[in-house]
Amino acid sequence: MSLVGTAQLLDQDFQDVPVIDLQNISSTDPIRRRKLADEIRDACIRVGFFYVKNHGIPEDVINAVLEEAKSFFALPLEKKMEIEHRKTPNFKGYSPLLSGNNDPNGGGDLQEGFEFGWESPDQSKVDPEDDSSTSGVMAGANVWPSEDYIPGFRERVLRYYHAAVNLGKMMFPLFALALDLPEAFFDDKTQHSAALMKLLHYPPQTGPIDERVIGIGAHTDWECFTILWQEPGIQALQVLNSEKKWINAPPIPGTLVINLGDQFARWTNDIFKSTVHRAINRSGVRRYSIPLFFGTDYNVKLEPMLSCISPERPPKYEVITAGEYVKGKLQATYSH
Ligand SMILES: O=C(O)CCC(=O)C(=O)O
Ligand SMILES: [Fe+2]
Repeated sequence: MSLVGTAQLLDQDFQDVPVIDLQNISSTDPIRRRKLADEIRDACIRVGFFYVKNHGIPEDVINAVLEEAKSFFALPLEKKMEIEHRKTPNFKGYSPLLSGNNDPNGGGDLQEGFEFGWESPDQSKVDPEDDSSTSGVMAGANVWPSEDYIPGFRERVLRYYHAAVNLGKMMFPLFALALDLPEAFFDDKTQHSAALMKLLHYPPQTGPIDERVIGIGAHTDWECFTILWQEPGIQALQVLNSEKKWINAPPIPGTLVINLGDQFARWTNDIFKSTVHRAINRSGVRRYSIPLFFGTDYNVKLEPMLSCISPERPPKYEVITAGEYVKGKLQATYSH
């Protein structure tokens, strides 16, 4: 069935977030791949969010990045402020509590973060002539806290990063298949994409809560999709369904969350959903989470695919480049 037809059939409210088993993610059997892509397609059209199990990122790699996140955020504020994102090109580095505001109606996000983008696993192999990691609208190298403050941080954080980037690279062909496109469709559009990762820390919020100041206010993500690790045992993430009801997306042991962002929504004329979500930490203890945002190269135009347009479903968005889109959103988030 056509994508537009499937989208009409599946246009119903969701009450929970589905779990998808990725054990066949590396399979070359076309039947297995199609089956997996069909599950992904269903989740992308109905919910825009799904959990993945058997994602292949080793538990010790996850435990190590969590430890580093805890140590980093426990540093004295002035040490973290040495790499404040406002001092760096393009928002890399540390963002203190309330410095961002994802919901334009909100009063600031009650989270602190550390953000960085693509960096080769082996710096000795980086070709100085190749400016791919620093080219494009969002140019700017990463900044890291001093090794004196937090030895081993960069290495252990990058170990998780590269494992998760690898998973993201394996997801793109499946998303293409889910859209009835050749599996290589995104290859030439994701040559130099930033793959931005954030370590996030949400202090607990207790007592009466001002709904305008929560962990992260209601928002959609801006890229193609996000791979999100959330700390086990702490409910905070909520996803908005079309009845405007907040559906909890609690951490499920052994899984990651994958959610779609605005670039996919624009490309698919909203057939793939970029679903509104937020996080509130009412647990009474600190909460950590780690999103990694996968976009296309910034010069790629976000044009609706022909299979996602029909006379009843005309294009919903003006065509702009991925870079223009993301940059505009970043400025709005940090200019509150
Ligand atoms: O911390 C979370 O669970 C969600 C984070 C998030 O939505 C984001 O950073 O875009
Ligand atoms: Fe988000």
